[in-house]
Amino acid sequence: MATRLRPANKKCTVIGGCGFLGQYMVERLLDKGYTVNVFDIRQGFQDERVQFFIGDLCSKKDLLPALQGVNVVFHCASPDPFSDNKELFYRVNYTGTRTVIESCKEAGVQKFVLTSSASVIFEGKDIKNGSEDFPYAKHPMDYYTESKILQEKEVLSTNDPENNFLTVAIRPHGIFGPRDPRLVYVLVETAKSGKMKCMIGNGKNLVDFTYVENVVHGHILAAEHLHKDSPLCGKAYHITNDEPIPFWTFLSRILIGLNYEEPKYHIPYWLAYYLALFVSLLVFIISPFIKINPTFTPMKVALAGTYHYYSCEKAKKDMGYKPVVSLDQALERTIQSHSHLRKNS
Ligand SMILES: NC(=O)C1=CN([C@@H]2O[C@H](COP(=O)(O)OP(=O)(O)OC[C@H]3O[C@@H](n4cnc5c(N)ncnc54)[C@H](OP(=O)(O)O)[C@@H]3O)[C@@H](O)[C@H]2O)C=CC1
Ligand SMILES: CC(C)=CCC[C@@H](C)[C@H]1CC[C@H]2C3=C(CC[C@]12C)[C@@]1(C)CCC(=O)C[C@@H]1CC3
Repeated sequence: MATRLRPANKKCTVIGGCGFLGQYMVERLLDKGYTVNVFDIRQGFQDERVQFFIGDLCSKKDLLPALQGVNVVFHCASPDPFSDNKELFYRVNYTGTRTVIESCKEAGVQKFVLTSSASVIFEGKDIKNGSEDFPYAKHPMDYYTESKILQEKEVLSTNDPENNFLTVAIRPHGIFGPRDPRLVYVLVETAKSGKMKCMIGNGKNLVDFTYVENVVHGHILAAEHLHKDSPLCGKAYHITNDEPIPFWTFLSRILIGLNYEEPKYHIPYWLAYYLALFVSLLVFIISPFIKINPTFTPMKVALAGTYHYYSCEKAKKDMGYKPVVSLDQALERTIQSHSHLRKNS
């Protein structure tokens, strides 16, 4: 049997390659002829074409074997954004990412693509067509966002063309698609428990939801356009579906597609927000005695009730980005793939 030759500059490692986004990255990279290593804390799938390295990204000793002979690293590992564990976010997203960068430099990796988040510029106020020039949130709304800001700054500031180490950050927003372990499940659970009756605000607030394959496309384009003289070096790029949609319309389309009722009533944004603040205060007061991770947080209320959509013009201009799957197609595929969650009528 003839073996296909894989050029050395197409050898990459996907850190967090067993996660939702990570596994899609791996599949597309393999399709494109890359040799792929996966580094993750757990092995989430099998594929004989992939070499798996299981370890903690906070450990250089664990990381180094996964980076040998590798040209590009995609770093898309993070703790669950809703874990509310400050220590864990700082250890993995901030100091852990520093360890990843040091290990990459030591192993001679040349390109580093970080999965950041558009939320790094979100602090609960409306963002309409936000560009990459917007400043980082001065008052991030949760520890996850705080750690993603520190992480992105760290990655972009280590861009060092003189020493052949180039970095870029991709900022997606609201990633969704088949195999997503979070969004559709949370939605269906909320609907099942009878709590999906009210919209927060007037239901008109536009947001970005980004189909996972478009996010992957943005990452790979970034890696392929990242070279010494390119404008991408040390920069961040928003990657979205480029089709902002009212938050509650998006959720309703999934709910209706799975035969659940869409929310019909409205509660004022300010009421929901102050209620969530009050809950957070109570949780804080009792935290020395009981640890509770509330589902109703100011961040979630803000995500559901404000405008927050982002311009991806810079990605179009600098790397020729264009979504490969439209929002309609993406919703259809997502609903179809979650048909096991359908409510029997
Ligand atoms: N989902 C979204 O809507 C958005 C996500 N992002 C970013 O995209 C990236 C990918 O997100 P997503 O695919 O949804 O997340 P997932 O939780 O599905 O994937 C992350 C992966 O990283 C692994 N991981 C966590 N900690 C470590 C560690 N210390 N060492 C090695 N591996 C670790 C996780 O393992 P385990 O599951 O066991 O913890 C998991 O396999 C993240 O950086 C996230 O911040 C940005 C914007 C929006
Ligand atoms: C009201 C209700 C039950 C909504 C369910 C959907 C939510 C679970 C998602 C809607 C917007 C999503 C989102 C994220 C996680 C899942 C949602 C809250 C992130 C916080 C994930 C990590 C990021 O970097 C930013 C994302 C913003 C949007």
